[in-house]
Formats: sequence, C-alpha cells, structure tokens
Amino acid sequence: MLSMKNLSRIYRTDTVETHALRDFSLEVGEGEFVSVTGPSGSGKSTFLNIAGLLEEYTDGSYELDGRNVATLNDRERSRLRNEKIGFIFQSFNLIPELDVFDNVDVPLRYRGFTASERARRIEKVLDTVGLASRRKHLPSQLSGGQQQRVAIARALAGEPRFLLADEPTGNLDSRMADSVMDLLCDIHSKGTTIIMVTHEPTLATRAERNIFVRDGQICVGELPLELAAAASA
Ligand SMILES: Nc1ncnc2c1ncn2[C@@H]1O[C@H](COP(=O)(O)OP(=O)(O)OP(=O)(O)O)[C@@H](O)[C@H]1O
Repeated sequence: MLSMKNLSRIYRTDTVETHALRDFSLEVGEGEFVSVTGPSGSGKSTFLNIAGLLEEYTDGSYELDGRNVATLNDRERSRLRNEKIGFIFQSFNLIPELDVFDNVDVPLRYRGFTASERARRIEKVLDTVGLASRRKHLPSQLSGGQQQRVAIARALAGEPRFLLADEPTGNLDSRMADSVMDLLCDIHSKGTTIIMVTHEPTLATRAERNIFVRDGQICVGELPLELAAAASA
C-alpha cells in the first residue's frame, strides 16, 4: 500500500546540495508495523514527511494506496493526506487553549463530519487511549504521556489507514514511553499500518520490521549492534 522506488530528495541552497534521500526503495504492506532507525541526519524525518505527503521528493516514484503521488494536484494531495494518514510527532503539538475533546476535534472539523459523528468518534478514540475521564482537561493539566495519548487520539479520530510517528516517545521518560508503545502495538493489532521513526533500539524492536537508514539510503541486511542486542534481549 506504500511503494517508493528509487526515491531521492535533494535540498539545494546557494552553496550546498544535501542528498537527504538517495535511491530509496521501500514497500510497506497493509497492516505492517515498521520502525525506522539510523544516525542523526540520515534522512529518517525526510522519508516520513515524504511518506505523509508533507514534503515533495526530487526524483523516483511513490505510490500510496494505489495512487501515483506525482499525478496529484494540491487539493487531491491534501485530501489523501487528511483521509488516509494520521501523524504523531515528538512534540505533541496540542493547542494549549483547547481541552482534550476539542483538540481531538480539530482534524475532524476539517473533514466536515456532523457534530454527532465527531462526538461519537472522539468518545471512541479517547476510550481507546484511556483518557475518556480527562476530556475537559487542558493539555497543561496532563502528564507528558497523557498529552501524547491525546495526540494519538487526534491522529486516530479520522480512522486513518496509516499512522506515521516521528520519535513519538522522544519527550517521555521510559515508563511513559513504554505505555505509549503498548498503545501503538495495540492500535497496530487492530489493523492500522504504522511507520515509526525512533532513536530507541528497544522500542524499534517492538515493531515487526526494522529499517536502518544511513546517508539517505536503506542499509539492507545490516542490523546495527545495539539493535541486534535489543532484539536478542
Ligand atoms: N529544509 C532543509 N533544507 C536543507 N537541508 C535539510 C532540510 N531538512 C533536512 N535537511 C538535511 O537533510 C538531511 C536529512 O535530514 P533529516 O531531518 O531527514 O534526518 P534525520 O535522520 O531525521 O535526523 P534526526 O535523527 O537528527 O532527526 C540532513 O543532512 C539535514 O541537514
């Protein structure tokens, strides 16, 4: 359902050309849970942003859910992104003035659902992430782990096929990180396809498949030592 072939992404400034991705080919099937690791600056976020249609690529081909991304106009791209993809970021990106319920409501309003349909979906996802009793709390009244759960609820409320997570546990202590990972595994077991970028080898090995990226390329058949150690632990 996600197919990238020989993708490249070059950032150009007046003086420097950065090859953030080069010859990057990847297939992710329906229902997979893939983690992406690699050194800082290796291209992980660039890959995730292109996968999520937030960023353009320079060359190669990308098909998402059978659609050739290069043929889409801006409106079609936004629509595909809103309907099929949920995002989770390291910094939870909640709106501080809105309570939990209204934060989760934000993307649903864009989709044009009725108020009753939105309320049904919000109650359901808050239940999924274990925060139904906190619906009237502001983000500042929640722990970091709870805030990330709200962000996950917001990403799930539109019932996306794809969940893209960029360092979702990066701002959390290990106990909260584990509980967010438990939640992602649970969401995956119910059928959502997940791609997660992480620096944490122990978290990466909880996915079904790990991709290791170095210098903008996937390293095939190479498991870094720390990942191999975490996998056998
Ligand atoms: N907007 C941009 N303009 C120019 N260069 C960029 C831009 N965004 C990223 N890069 C460069 O592209 C390369 C890949 O960056 P990217 O953010 O994808 O790496 P990363 O693996 O996610 O890093 P980290 O683990 O530190 O978040 C880096 O060399 C970075 O400096």
